[in-house]
Amino acid sequence: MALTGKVAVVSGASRGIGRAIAIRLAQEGAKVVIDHPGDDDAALETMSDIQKFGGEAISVKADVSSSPEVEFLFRETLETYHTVDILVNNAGICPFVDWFEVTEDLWDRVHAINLKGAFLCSQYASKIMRDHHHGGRIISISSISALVGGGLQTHYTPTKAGIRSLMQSLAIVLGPYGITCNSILPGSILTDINRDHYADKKILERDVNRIPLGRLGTPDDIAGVAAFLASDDARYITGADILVDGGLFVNLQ
Ligand SMILES: NC(=O)C1=CN([C@@H]2O[C@H](COP(=O)(O)OP(=O)(O)OC[C@H]3O[C@@H](n4cnc5c(N)ncnc54)[C@H](OP(=O)(O)O)[C@@H]3O)[C@@H](O)[C@H]2O)C=CC1
Ligand SMILES: C[C@H](O)[C@@H]1OC(=O)[C@H](O)[C@@H]1O
Repeated sequence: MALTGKVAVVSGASRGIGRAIAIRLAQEGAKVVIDHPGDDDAALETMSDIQKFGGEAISVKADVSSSPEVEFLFRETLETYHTVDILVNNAGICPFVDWFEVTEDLWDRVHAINLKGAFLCSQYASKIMRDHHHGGRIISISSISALVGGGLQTHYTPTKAGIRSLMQSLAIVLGPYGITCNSILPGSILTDINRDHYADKKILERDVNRIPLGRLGTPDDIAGVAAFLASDDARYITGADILVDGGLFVNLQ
């Protein structure tokens, strides 16, 4: 198994893409820390999925937008598993809201969870990786939205562009410590984040018709790419981003 003996922290791993990544990393042999902000039942489901195949995981309740809670997340990780080899910045929210209805509070909340959360987790994790002298992997779930706009996502797309940019800058700073920093840019992946949005069959059909591979993505489509970036096969990749969108981005006409 590619990740045997490694310790991975996955933020927002109670549902969706984060859950799929946590399970996949555990299948590859990593000990996984399932971060979640409050939904114990969902986090326990991720953990029991991992335990079913003999994988190792703990769950830690921590809101990534809060520095004390992120400190707690990494303290618990160190207490149980003694180090961190892999961080996946996945936690994120995307309420679909008309531009004229975007409030300052909503703008701040989305930025605090999506972008500041990635900053806090990356800084805590990279200090541990630096001090333990074993290198590491930071993998951030950005989005196709780092490259293109979204009419109902004016408060969200800047956070995804920011995460991609953060990984590029961190690749420079952390390369000398053997820590790679990369982004995954998913296209449209069916999860709870957009379930209501895609309940509208017209919107669903419009979006699927724009995807050359003919379907929305699944969380597993992203999890395999995260496992690759975490593996030794990706040792010379840093500052990069991988678009995983079924061809959506290139389909102009
Ligand atoms: N689905 C898609 O089409 C795409 C998603 N992405 C990105 O992928 C990531 C995962 O999204 P997805 O799986 O679809 O969404 P989900 O809503 O299914 O899952 C989001 C996860 O993030 C957690 N979370 C929310 N707020 C916080 C917080 N403050 N601290 C820690 N964890 C938190 C949620 O926990 P809880 O369950 O307790 O709320 C949940 O586990 C996001 O960053 C999103 O922007 C990018 C491109 C496309
Ligand atoms: C939540 C959206 O469906 C999803 O999020 C993104 O980052 C992409 O823009 C997709 O639209």
